[in-house]
Amino acid sequence: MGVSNTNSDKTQEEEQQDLPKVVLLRPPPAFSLIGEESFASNKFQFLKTYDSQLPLDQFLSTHSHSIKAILSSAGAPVNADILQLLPEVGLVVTTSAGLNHVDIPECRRRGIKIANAGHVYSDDVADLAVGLLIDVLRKVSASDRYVRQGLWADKGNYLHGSKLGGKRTGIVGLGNIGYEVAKRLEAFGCVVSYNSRKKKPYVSYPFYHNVCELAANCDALIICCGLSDETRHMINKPVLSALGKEGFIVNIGRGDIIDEKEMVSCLMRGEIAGAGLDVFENEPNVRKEFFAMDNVVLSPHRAVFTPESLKDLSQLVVGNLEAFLTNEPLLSEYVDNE
Ligand SMILES: O=CC(=O)O
Repeated sequence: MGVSNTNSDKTQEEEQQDLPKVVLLRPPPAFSLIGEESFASNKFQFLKTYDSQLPLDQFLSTHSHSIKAILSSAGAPVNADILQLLPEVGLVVTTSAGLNHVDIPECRRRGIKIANAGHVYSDDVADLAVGLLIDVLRKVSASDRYVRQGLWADKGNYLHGSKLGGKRTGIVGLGNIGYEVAKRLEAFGCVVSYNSRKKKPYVSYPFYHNVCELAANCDALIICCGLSDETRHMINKPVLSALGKEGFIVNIGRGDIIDEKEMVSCLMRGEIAGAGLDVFENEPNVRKEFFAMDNVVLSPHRAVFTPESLKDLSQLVVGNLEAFLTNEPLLSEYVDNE
């Protein structure tokens, strides 16, 4: 008598084979930081391109009919070439807040939804932005180096820093992260103003439509916007000149938002006072000129990485993928012109 192959007869491996596939183009940093198992689900299975010997296009073509979604991360491009190999994909989820590695117009053209890290990192990124500003103003890292090098005893106290309270701070990009930065700086007694694509009806901070005018009226600029064609090199020579020799800049957005070559020249010539940078144009390669600058604080693109937020991220990623596969609304769908 024939035995029907019911679900309960299937091995765990066979059941896994039947699950919809979510393709990974690169291991997201969060996997190694909090463990891949935090992203596991019984509703989908990961397919890892990097575990296969096959060239990427061959791997994607071989599995194209079972791949329903892509899980991406900052720096792992999801471009038209990849999307055209995956006709069944209906969702791109990225573990990052930024979406500059995703070809958004191509996703829209193909009716593919996009979900990002939503607001899970906003507090951590805002904390680091303020941390970098305090560090560069009060010379925390520079003083640390001074003490460690034994210079305190030899030469006396290190140069004094500059006071945070009362500083006129300009937020470039008043999205969720920018707003969290603004709230923190207000609490420190700073005067806050901002530039954004649009004036925000829910805040009373002065709005500058023009980033050069914002810089001219600020002691520090905090770059919090996303990277797009509009914002690439938005912080250029005229903006840096407007910020002036007493002015500081903090960047927790993306390196390419600042014209880095110009910033280096301005720092070398004393045309701006200092910088706190978590992001760079050519990561992980950082311009050597920065290494010799005591008025620059460097951080290796780590603003989002706390275990607490990554835990929240894993729930959000799994929630988005499961919602998509069960036709439920996404938890953090990216909507254009946010
Ligand atoms: O830079 C990190 C992110 O965009 O999440």
